[in-house]
Amino acid sequence: MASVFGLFKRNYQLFSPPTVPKTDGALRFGILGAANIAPMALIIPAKSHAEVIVAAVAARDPVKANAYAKKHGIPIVHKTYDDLINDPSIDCIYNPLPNGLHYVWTIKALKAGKHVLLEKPSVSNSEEAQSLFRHPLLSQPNAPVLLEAFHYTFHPAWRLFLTLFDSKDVQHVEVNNFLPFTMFPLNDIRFNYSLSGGTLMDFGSYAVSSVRGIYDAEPSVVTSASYRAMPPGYDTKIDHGVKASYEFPNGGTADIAADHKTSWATLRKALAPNLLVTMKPKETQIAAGRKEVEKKVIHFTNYMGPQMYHKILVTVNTETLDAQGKVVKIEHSKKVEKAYSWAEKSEDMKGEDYWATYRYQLEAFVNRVKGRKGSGVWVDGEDSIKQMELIDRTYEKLGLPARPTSEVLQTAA
Ligand SMILES: NC(=O)C1=CN([C@@H]2O[C@H](COP(=O)(O)OP(=O)(O)OC[C@H]3O[C@@H](n4cnc5c(N)ncnc54)[C@H](OP(=O)(O)O)[C@@H]3O)[C@@H](O)[C@H]2O)C=CC1
Ligand SMILES: O=C1OC[C@@H](O)[C@H](O)[C@H]1O
Repeated sequence: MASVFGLFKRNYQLFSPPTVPKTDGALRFGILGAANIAPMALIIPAKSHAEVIVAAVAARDPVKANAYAKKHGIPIVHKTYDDLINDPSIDCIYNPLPNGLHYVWTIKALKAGKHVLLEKPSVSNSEEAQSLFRHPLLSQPNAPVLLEAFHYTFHPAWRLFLTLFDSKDVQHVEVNNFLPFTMFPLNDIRFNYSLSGGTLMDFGSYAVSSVRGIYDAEPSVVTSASYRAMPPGYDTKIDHGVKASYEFPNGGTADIAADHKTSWATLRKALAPNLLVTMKPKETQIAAGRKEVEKKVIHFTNYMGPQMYHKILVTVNTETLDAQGKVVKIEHSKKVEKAYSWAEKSEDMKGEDYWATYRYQLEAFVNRVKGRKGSGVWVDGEDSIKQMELIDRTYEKLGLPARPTSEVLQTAA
């Protein structure tokens, strides 16, 4: 009963968190575009953060910009993205533009001296990623902070999950990121090649990021990849559904799948993006030539949105074999792990059960800007480059072109 109450309370507070007064020196954020994701990823999380003020928004259509600002209580509306970026009262830019516009507007914001919280996937391809994350602006003294917003990785549930196994002993990973219904129309930015769309760039980017995180390594081989194209008449360079398999340097493998059009047959899987980690069998010699073989499997339900609900199920089967290799005993154990906030809270490790992945991410971003240690969780620029390199390699295996490089970078080259 208590856990049902906790579920409702947490999910209510996720969307209506307690609002706190802002401190002197709070960071003033500006949003590029009246984006659908911004309320979830920034505007709501900012309500419970004393050091974040959502101060401005810019949208291409002033009517839309004003309506958005009014709805979300944003005091300043700029006519253009450039005006927002050059507003001296703004400290940080949140960039939730379509993927294909991430590079150009992030570079502009960094040049204007703003810190940037950049939606995932960071940019269109590895060429842009190298140019952005290795930009000289980022290695200067007092360089602005730049973060690719892989929000799930900041949540305590993901950090707990990573402590449950040793990366080098992982044998196989399976990640399924499905949507139960066709939520996005076929003309959505997600399915537009010139805006660097594609399911691998969308849901698939979480799958790619999570397997890289689990192995703490880059795949040696993209073993196979396949995709379901868009219906006739739509962009032929877009993967509406995608599957890929990888092999990692420790010999382990991974299968990822992401789809924007899920059939009823996969609805059960679709209800919560699922992740399964199988560990290599672990042999331990015990007395009189006998040995124990431990087989461990970890199943993480809803790793992308753990704030709503999640379950990390650790199953261990231990077989005892005699000297002839005959199984003489089998033991099973099951343990469910969950973490909505840090096990031990402190000044550095702040969090509440209702904090979303985005709220933990915002905490880390502000800590970084303020030069504080915080939880230590971060997505490093080199990591973001490797992420885009693997996305490019996967598109190559799919027989599709990498997402297009911005003209501004092509011209500079
Ligand atoms: N972290 C997360 O959980 C999620 C992240 N995302 C990421 O956020 C980004 C935006 O996604 P989402 O909010 O769903 O997108 P939207 O469809 O809401 O588009 C975002 C904004 O892009 C602007 N835009 C600029 N140029 C164009 C153009 N040529 N065509 C269409 N829109 C344009 C629009 O701004 P204007 O208002 O000025 O017209 C729009 O408000 C993507 O990178 C996506 O991957 C998306 C969903 C979830
Ligand atoms: O980042 C994302 O997460 C949620 C999905 O609905 C969305 O397509 C994707 O961009």
